[in-house]
Amino acid sequence: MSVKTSARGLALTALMRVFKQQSYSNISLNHVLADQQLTPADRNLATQIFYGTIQRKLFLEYQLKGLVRTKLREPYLEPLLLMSIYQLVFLDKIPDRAVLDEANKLAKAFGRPKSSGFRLVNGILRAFIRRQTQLPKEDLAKLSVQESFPQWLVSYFIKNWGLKRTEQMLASLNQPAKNSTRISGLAKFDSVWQSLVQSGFSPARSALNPQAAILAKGGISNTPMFKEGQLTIQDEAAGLVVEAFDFAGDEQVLDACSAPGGKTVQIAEHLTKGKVTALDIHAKKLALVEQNAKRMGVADKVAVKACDARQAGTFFSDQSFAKILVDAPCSGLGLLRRKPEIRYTKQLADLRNLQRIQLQILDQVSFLLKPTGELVYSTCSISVEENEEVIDQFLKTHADFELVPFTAGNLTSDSGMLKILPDTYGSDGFFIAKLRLRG
Ligand SMILES: C[S@@+](CC[C@H](N)C(=O)[O-])C[C@H]1O[C@@H](n2cnc3c(N)ncnc32)[C@H](O)[C@@H]1O
Repeated sequence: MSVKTSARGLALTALMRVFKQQSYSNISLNHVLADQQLTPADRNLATQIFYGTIQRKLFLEYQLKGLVRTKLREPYLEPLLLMSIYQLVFLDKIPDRAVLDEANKLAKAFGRPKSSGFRLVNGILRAFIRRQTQLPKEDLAKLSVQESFPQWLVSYFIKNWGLKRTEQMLASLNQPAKNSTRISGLAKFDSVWQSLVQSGFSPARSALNPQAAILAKGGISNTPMFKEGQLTIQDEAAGLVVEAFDFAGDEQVLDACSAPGGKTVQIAEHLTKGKVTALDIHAKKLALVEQNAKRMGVADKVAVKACDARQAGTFFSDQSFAKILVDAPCSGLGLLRRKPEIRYTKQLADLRNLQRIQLQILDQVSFLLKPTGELVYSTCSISVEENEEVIDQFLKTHADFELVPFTAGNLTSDSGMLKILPDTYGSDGFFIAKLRLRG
């Protein structure tokens, strides 16, 4: 194995893609690890260093302050320094000596010919070990650096949930995400559970979702159980959205923002004679919905259509559907544990811009619902702008709709709106609202 294809070499390559090319973290890591012959331990190490460095990026950059006195010209230098400081501070089992040696080898392998970058890396890391970690003095800046969340987001959390809950949420969001799966409603739950036990996944029950199995390790997508559609990868909170509907089984359902189809297949599992029409603005992504439907054995109940949901009225007549799901495009602020880079890319203004799109989608699909039909609105965001405010504004201009109480999995909402914060159950953060068109 060469230095570049070692666990740390692959983590560095993936980090360079995220930091310099702004690629998505999960896509970059999957791309870099694909076809590599790593042991499970090395794969875990590469994953841990990669996600940990992105998660703690603000903290790690702050540690470099005062230690770097020259421009870091070669593209590998900054990511290598950040991931090395990550290991020095957060991975207790790796001795400092090993981190320095590995950084030295990586600098030589990734540096230009005759580059002296390895000396620079060595000097900076040794200076960091002598000085140790530092934090700003002022409270807001300190919390922001300590938990590695931009100041606007820390202030936003404090404004909405107070300082104590914010501290709790930020710390929780820096923990690794769970390996959550949902057992298909068409499979025999107990027998899938037994297979999981026998294959060493040590499944655990979820506190909020009875269909979920939380696995002790990754790699489920390589198993026959997954390939045969007995279960799928889905967060335990995400798996509650579809359960907010009361299905008859023979109805026409619209999934207005469907790709990659996690909720489309779940809807289809509830249908007997009914069908679900899955829209997405990105035609390419609909192939994923079709693949998902095929794998989960529900392709005969799913029809896909590339379409901007804001123009759905040009393709479907009014009152075509008994149920409509709007799992809206959103900031993803509930996914900060699973997609750590979101915290650095989103801005406060995005929340208002997204609100406008979310309201336009709701407004346009509302004409397609039959009287007494159900409309479920959900996002994987916890912001007020994309959730409660959207529902309030929609109801102000659509007096024929009302919020209705619902039960989804082990949770009940009397108000018709449910927000799951990410530290309550250690799940993704989610918002679900259930509306009914009066008869
Ligand atoms: C939150 S994701 C949906 C996740 C999906 N429901 C699932 O559970 O797998 C939002 C989706 O909405 C799509 N989208 C964004 N704007 C849209 C629009 N105007 N009309 C339809 N789809 C849209 C995005 O391409 C994205 O696939």
